[in-house]
Amino acid sequence: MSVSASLFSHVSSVITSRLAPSVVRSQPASPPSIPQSPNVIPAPSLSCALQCPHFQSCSGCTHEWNLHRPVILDEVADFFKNLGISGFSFDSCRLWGWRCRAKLAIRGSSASPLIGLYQEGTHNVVDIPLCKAHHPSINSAVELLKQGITELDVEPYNEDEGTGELRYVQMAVTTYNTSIPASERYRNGKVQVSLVWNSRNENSPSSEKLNALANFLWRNGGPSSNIHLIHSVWVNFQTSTNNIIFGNRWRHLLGESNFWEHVGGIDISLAPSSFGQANTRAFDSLLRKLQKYVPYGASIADLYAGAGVIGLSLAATRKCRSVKCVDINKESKLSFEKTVGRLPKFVDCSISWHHADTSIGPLSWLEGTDVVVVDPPRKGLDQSLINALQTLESSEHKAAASESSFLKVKDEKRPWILRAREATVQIESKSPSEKSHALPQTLIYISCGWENFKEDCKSLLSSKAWHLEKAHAFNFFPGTNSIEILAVFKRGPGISAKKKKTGKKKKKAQRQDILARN
Ligand SMILES: C[S@@+](CC[C@H](N)C(=O)[O-])C[C@H]1O[C@@H](n2cnc3c(N)ncnc32)[C@H](O)[C@@H]1O
Repeated sequence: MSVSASLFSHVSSVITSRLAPSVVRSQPASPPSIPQSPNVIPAPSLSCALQCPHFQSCSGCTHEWNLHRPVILDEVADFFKNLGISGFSFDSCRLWGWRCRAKLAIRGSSASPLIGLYQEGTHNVVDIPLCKAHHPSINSAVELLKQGITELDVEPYNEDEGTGELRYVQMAVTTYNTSIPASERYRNGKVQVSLVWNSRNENSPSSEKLNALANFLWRNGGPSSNIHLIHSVWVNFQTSTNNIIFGNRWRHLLGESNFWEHVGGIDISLAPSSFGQANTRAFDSLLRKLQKYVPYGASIADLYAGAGVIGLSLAATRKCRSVKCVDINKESKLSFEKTVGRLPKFVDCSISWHHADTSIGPLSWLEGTDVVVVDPPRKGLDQSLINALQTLESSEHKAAASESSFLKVKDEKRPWILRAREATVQIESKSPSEKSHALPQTLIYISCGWENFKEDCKSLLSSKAWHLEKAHAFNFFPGTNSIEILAVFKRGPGISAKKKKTGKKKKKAQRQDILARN
């Protein structure tokens, strides 16, 4: 998949429906546990109801009641129960105001702008000023943007004609502010506003209006205003007539160019162009759970890594020996580098980020690692990666027979792949370490697409190359029927399969015994 294609698939799904990957944690009065019986339908309770005036007209939320317990949870719990998984847990996370990243379409007129999501199955934008999923700072920034559009006569985009100036806005909230008590940080989140402007670059005739709009936001929402809501203003230039939200040209206009957040025990940098989880709090919960499954000193491959947040969080909290991150979106590189620059001094780890397609020659990413973490888009794992994971054992034998055979093949016959594999960013550990050709014993699968996860999980288990050890779910998208899964697989067929084998052997022996006696 090309970089723009991957951007498109993510971005368009967010705009038309918000069942996209992201995470948040918020606690209702008492966190719900695993559903008891699928037949028991709890009475709708206002304490966990969406209560949003835009429900039904807006495509973002599909479920109004029981936000703490998405309907799909029953199926998820049953699936893992049938696989004999004990200790499955569900974290209901933050139920309202959880979305810290939103991409919104801008239509209508300058006198009456509409900023929101498309109505289901249409390209009619629904204005959602009181959205209950948005972090409250996003709604305030949208309100301010509308004022600016009207006051400065900015023309919203007209999709049919390809005319107008302002097409979309991305609002990303940072809750990183060490100058206020931790308990107040989330509430006081500041917004990085990225305006998607319908021109090729900053030299177009409409640039004056763009700058006037950015200045308006800064004057009325920046640090010298009464509300201090805006963290920074960016522009993305996009003139394409297709549905792709962002073009390739980004410019920082005002405020801090660096956007920091604190998740998984580390400070992370996120550029507006790189992938970022929408539900910051839920993502933090997931990372903290994930860390427990990674042994200290492990070597990690973080595939579908984005800006490497998962891998770098493990480097710091699990004192990893090495972490290599792989992502197809080159825009994430800069954020990765900045995050590395802020890792605690004690981190002594060989760290690399690779701009590459995981699906091409996936085995070489697995080589030399103890733990592989995968966090693919909703469509799930690439088939070539599933194949590589299913056949690790035979690869191991081959590698033992001729030292790192696949590396040799790659060197000799497929130099173009080798080039893609050279680290785009490489930070060496201070302690010398021997290159290992081991293959991973643990696979940690993070999924935002339940249906595709199920298929991938069945494929991995049917090969007997892996067994499932633990599973947890997180309410990353309250108000929808989406769920985020954290599944931990271990190499080999597992105890239950072995038990079955032993059981079969026993039966065979009993049969032979009976035959002998007769
Ligand atoms: C759900 S995001 C996860 C990002 C990251 N793990 C995080 O939590 O911030 C999926 C990522 O997969 C990347 N991606 C999609 N297809 C890919 C491929 N074939 N090879 C490598 N990366 C890919 C996307 O660019 C995106 O960053």
